[in-house]
Amino acid sequence: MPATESHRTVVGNQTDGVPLSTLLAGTIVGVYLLVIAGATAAITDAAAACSSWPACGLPTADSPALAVAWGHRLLAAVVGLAVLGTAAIGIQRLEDRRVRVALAVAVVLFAAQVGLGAVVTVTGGTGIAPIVHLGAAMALFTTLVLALAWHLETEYGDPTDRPDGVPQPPEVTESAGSEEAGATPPGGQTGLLATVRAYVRLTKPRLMWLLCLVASAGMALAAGPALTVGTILATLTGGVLAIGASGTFNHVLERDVDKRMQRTSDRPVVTDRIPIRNAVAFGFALSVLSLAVFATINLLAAALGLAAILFYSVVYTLVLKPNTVQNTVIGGFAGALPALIGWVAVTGTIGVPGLALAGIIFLWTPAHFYNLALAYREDYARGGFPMMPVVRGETETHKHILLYLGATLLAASGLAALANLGVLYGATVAAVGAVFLWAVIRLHRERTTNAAFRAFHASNAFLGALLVAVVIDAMAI
Ligand code: HEM
Ligand SMILES: CC(C)=CCC/C(C)=C/CC/C(C)=C/COP(=O)(O)OP(=O)(O)O
Repeated sequence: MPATESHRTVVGNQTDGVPLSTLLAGTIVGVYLLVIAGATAAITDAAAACSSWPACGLPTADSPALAVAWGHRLLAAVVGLAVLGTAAIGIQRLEDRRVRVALAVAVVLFAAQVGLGAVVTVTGGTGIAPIVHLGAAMALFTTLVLALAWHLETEYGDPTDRPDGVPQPPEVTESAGSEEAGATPPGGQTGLLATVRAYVRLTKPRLMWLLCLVASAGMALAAGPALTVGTILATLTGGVLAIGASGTFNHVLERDVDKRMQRTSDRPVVTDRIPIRNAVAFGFALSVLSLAVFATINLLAAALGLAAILFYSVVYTLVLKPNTVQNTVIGGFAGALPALIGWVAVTGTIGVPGLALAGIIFLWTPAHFYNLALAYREDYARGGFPMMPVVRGETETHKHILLYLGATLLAASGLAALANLGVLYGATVAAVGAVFLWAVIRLHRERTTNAAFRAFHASNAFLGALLVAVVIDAMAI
């Protein structure tokens, strides 16, 4: 099982019992809510409905835009106090210059936002002011996330944990010793059922629910309530077959390294439960079926399906994964393609909201996988893979997880504005984003395998909830 439980005894920078990282995290969530509220205000033309500053007419039942405008302003007042308070405490108590500068920049940005907000209001939400206002809000969010990342690094990081160089794969002698490795399959199963299970395992079924949700969100964004059951069924069937095909090729191409890693040493091709030739044939059969199903939708969907299979099987598995620490980041393109496939299945062309959804998946991927890479750090080192924690260490990986989470949240707020998504989407992303952020902060503090698994599950729950909210918001509201 997973890597050893590394745990350092650390004392966080306490502010009368509340660690500064907790204060910063709360402020970040507040600023994020403000970004989302700002995007909602822009969509609902709130500035036109409430065109005086700092107050305007009270909201009524027939003017939801006024309610949005008021909500945005009241939230801005509360969050402004939080930014000022956190910055004052941080600048006073912290020694890390990077964090102090970031907090000072945050205060300046917030002050600028008050003025920009006034300009947006009196110009009725027209011209360039709303774009600058939203951009500055995103800059404020980014500055605070950077402050948190640097603070956590200084407070809880281990400066000695910086392995150098890419691990050298050891000689392949024997399997890593999983109890399940060997000719006898798990639980001693034999016969048809065990063989069927082994083929199902080749298809990496555990990934499918989330990738299907990604494609569903792409379709829902494109079609709204007009989405048909036929398109959904064809797209998801083609998608499941494509994931199965690329998963199968991945098992075949990695059989030698899988043998060295404990987590993977009982895979069906490694244990000879499935002969390589059969696995290859299975992979090609799934590929052909998948492309045939995609082709019934449109040719661009089929081309993207082929690109996804080739990218995951060849580019990621053979080229990126064994050779570069950026394997996960660039590999994120494969996972992002189902978003585009969903969009293209409905429209036949590539469109901006589909690309924005793909961007969310791309940025989310490192925040998702680096947690597992931490939990299986020693296993990946045994396999000779230059995964982020193996090459750059635990502390650097923690920082990257937080920064990619911040970037994912920004992209998610961008999607709200681009695709006119509503309150359900915004509230969901803010709530599950806060849970994911909390799991990542606990990972920094606890530095244990359990904490890495917790953050991994939080990443999946975050994306799952975001995608369900996209589907409901786009189709039903
Ligand atoms: C470079 C990209 C990615 C890498 C390296 C990666 C890696 C992994 C690994 C190693 C596992 C464990 C698999 C297992 O034990 O069976 C996993 C699980 C999973 N991944 Fe990813 N992943 C990536 C992208 C994605 C994407 C794009 C999605 C979906 C949008 C996704 C969704 C999932 C899900 C749902 C699980 C299963 C979680 C569970 O079993 O609880 N992954 N991932
Ligand atoms: C439509 C289509 C084909 C989409 C493909 C997208 C896709 C499957 C993306 C996820 C990539 C992934 C799960 C990698 C798993 O890591 P790994 O292979 O490094 O994991 P391992 O260590 O378990 O082998």
